[in-house]
Amino acid sequence: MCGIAGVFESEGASGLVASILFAIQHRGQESCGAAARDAAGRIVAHKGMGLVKQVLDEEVQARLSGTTAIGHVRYPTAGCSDEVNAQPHAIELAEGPVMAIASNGDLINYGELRARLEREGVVFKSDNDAELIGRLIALYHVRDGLTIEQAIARVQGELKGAFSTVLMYKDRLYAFRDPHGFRPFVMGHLGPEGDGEPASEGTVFASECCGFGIIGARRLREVKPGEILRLEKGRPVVSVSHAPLQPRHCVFELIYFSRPDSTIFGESVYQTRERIGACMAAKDGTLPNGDDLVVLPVPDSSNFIALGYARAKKAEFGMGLLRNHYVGRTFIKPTQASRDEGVKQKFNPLPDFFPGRRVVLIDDSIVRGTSLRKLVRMVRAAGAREIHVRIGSPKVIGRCFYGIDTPTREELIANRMSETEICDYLGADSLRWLEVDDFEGLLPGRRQDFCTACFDMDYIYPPEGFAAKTNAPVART
Ligand SMILES: O=P(O)(O)OC[C@H]1O[C@H](OP(=O)(O)OP(=O)(O)O)[C@H](O)[C@@H]1O
Ligand SMILES: NC(=O)CC[C@H](N)C(=O)O
Ligand code: SF4
Ligand SMILES: [Mg+2]
Repeated sequence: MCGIAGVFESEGASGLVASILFAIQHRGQESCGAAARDAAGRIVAHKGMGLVKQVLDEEVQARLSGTTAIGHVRYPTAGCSDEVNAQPHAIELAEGPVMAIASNGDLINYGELRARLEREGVVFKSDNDAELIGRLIALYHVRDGLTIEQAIARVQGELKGAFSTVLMYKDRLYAFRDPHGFRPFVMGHLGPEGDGEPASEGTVFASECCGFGIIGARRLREVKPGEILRLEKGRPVVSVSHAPLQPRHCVFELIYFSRPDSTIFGESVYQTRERIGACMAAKDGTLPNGDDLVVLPVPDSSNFIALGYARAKKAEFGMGLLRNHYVGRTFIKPTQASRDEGVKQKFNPLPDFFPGRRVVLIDDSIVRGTSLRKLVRMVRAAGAREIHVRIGSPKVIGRCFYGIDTPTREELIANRMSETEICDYLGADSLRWLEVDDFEGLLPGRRQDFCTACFDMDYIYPPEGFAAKTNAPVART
């Protein structure tokens, strides 16, 4: 996950960046930060562990003065969860602190590139991949005399993996994206509508366009896969280059990670989820409808999938589980004990809602099975007569190497148990997943543009030593 933001030449840029980051806080809750360019041309960064409201408070926003800023909310995938690895990274060149970078994604060839740079004498402050991208660009600029945009283009061709990136360099802002467009990335504008590419002034960037409404900006378009955009005062936004490869947009962003009010990869997130629900309902023709049937989401990430299911099935939609919003994502927590505790604290059943009812309990995914095992028990204890679990994604069988911190193959429940065993483990009466083939119908004419590797092991960039398409079962524990 992770979320990025950028604002070019607008009063109170760091405050605007903080507002965008607040709207995309769901993409990263461990640390966050912002960097802004002050009147003397120095780029100053501030980052810390915790949420946007705590780390980027008004005092920090006042200190990060200037009209151009970038920011980041982080779930770690490269480098541990500490302040040093938090983003953005300020990078000093001979002229001083004139560069800062923030990126969403993950690189397959981080280790190889880092070793190469270290051999050339480059010193790293963190173990984070965004710092590597920045230092590579700086090296090609300083050592090889490339312009910043030439350096970005070279780096764009050398990195393998996912990166949606904002880079401040002196009085300019650059936005660039990996050629496959794994992670979402949009451009918007604050100010009156015009034709074509807008003036650079007032241009804003975010991982998801749900970050624009909060600052009164309108969505213009995506940063295209493989594109480099340059923003310079007094000039329109320039698309410096555009070298796309076959798109590999992360389908899990549509299913789970992104906010329903965002449009990403040209698809409305909530409408896609409703279509997934309808697709699941169509497969459930033999599950009899009736007054005692209620369709229940595991809130909030499954709300629209359940809504789509209930509508298609013409069944009642019910919010029978309440969620405590102060407990964050649980599957990403580091230990099983903390994941168990998180799920316990997070949900509570509505009183007098379940007795005697047949429940279709919908979740977006099963990773280890922690959430649903607890929830099925909770719903059963609350009086449900039957519980039919439906999952709005195919079985998760592989790790993600492109910016989502999914566990190893051995930890994934779909690799450890058969369908019947998982159903028994959850304590459900029946269990069904979406299937990989369903993506054809859900993304008409665009199936090939999406990465589905964690569901089908079709990795475009597998890490070294990893056999792509290997579907061999892992050893049962
Ligand atoms: O099978 P598991 O290992 O439990 O993982 C799957 C769960 O993880 C996610 O929820 P999570 O609670 O992490 O976050 P959410 O609140 O965004 O749904 C997802 O929505 C599933 O509910
Ligand atoms: N999930 C992400 O996009 C994380 C970004 C980056 N790899 C980091 O660890 O900071
Ligand atoms: S492997 Fe899964 S989570 Fe990772 S980019 Fe592909 S679809 Fe998304
Ligand atoms: Mg969940």
